[in-house]
Amino acid sequence: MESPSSFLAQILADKRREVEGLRASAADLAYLARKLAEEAVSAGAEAPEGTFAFARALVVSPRPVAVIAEVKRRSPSRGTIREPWDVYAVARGYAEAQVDALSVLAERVHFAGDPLYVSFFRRAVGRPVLWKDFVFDPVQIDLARVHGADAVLLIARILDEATLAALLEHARSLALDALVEVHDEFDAEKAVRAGARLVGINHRDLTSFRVDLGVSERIVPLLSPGTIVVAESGISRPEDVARLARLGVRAVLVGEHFMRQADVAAAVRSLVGPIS
Ligand SMILES: O=P(O)(O)OC[C@@H](O)[C@@H](O)c1c[nH]c2ccccc12
Repeated sequence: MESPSSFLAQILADKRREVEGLRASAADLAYLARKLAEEAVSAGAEAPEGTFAFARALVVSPRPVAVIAEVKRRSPSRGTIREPWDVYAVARGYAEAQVDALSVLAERVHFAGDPLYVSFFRRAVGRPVLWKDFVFDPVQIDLARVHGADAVLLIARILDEATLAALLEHARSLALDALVEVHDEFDAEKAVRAGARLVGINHRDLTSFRVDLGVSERIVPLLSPGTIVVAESGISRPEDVARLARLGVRAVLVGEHFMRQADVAAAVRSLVGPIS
């Protein structure tokens, strides 16, 4: 296992190399992403509030708290999470449980994710998909769009405010939602100032790996009214979901708890209930 403090730096160093490798395709990616966005917009993709399909799925969910089910094979903090890697069965289970949306790891080296899983899960489950990666360059958002993602994750901790605002605008211009991930007061302030509509509160500290659901209690009151709030990481009990619901959280994002169970559909239903 990698040491927690170096893991973020290592991931970012690897990502920077990967992004350099994308430069050769950058013109094609930008062109295709723009064309796909034009198609989406003429099909009525944008809601009056300036959000798109991913955010809307959370808002209109018939569940008291919507569920974003994650596809994550391994992680730096937990090692291998699901073995055997029955990716088709996972898709069938999430479809059967009618999850509201998906979060799919696109990061290959540290999470054993793959951009291919994004397009596969989009089709197989038929729900909006969040592109889970470490994004700091617009070309990565173009790539997410071309792979069929509905939303991208933007981690406040690794972005300065101007970059965060520019990436938010780039996502919006491609008819994609952006989930801005925050972990502390500084991140929350950055997200608010950049005008984030959709904010994910990560209970896990990305440098120490410590998980604390109390982070949501501290951060929710700092967000602008009308923010769609997602609680992320370390959620495994119906009591956790009830506690987060009382704070006004609109959705929970759950990875490991679902990924560790053979029957992911049953795992979803016992955490957040069936759709009635
Ligand atoms: O597996 P968990 O504890 O339910 O957590 C899911 C999700 O929040 C976590 O995978 C995550 C949150 N932010 C991230 C950023 C990158 C990679 C992964 C993540």
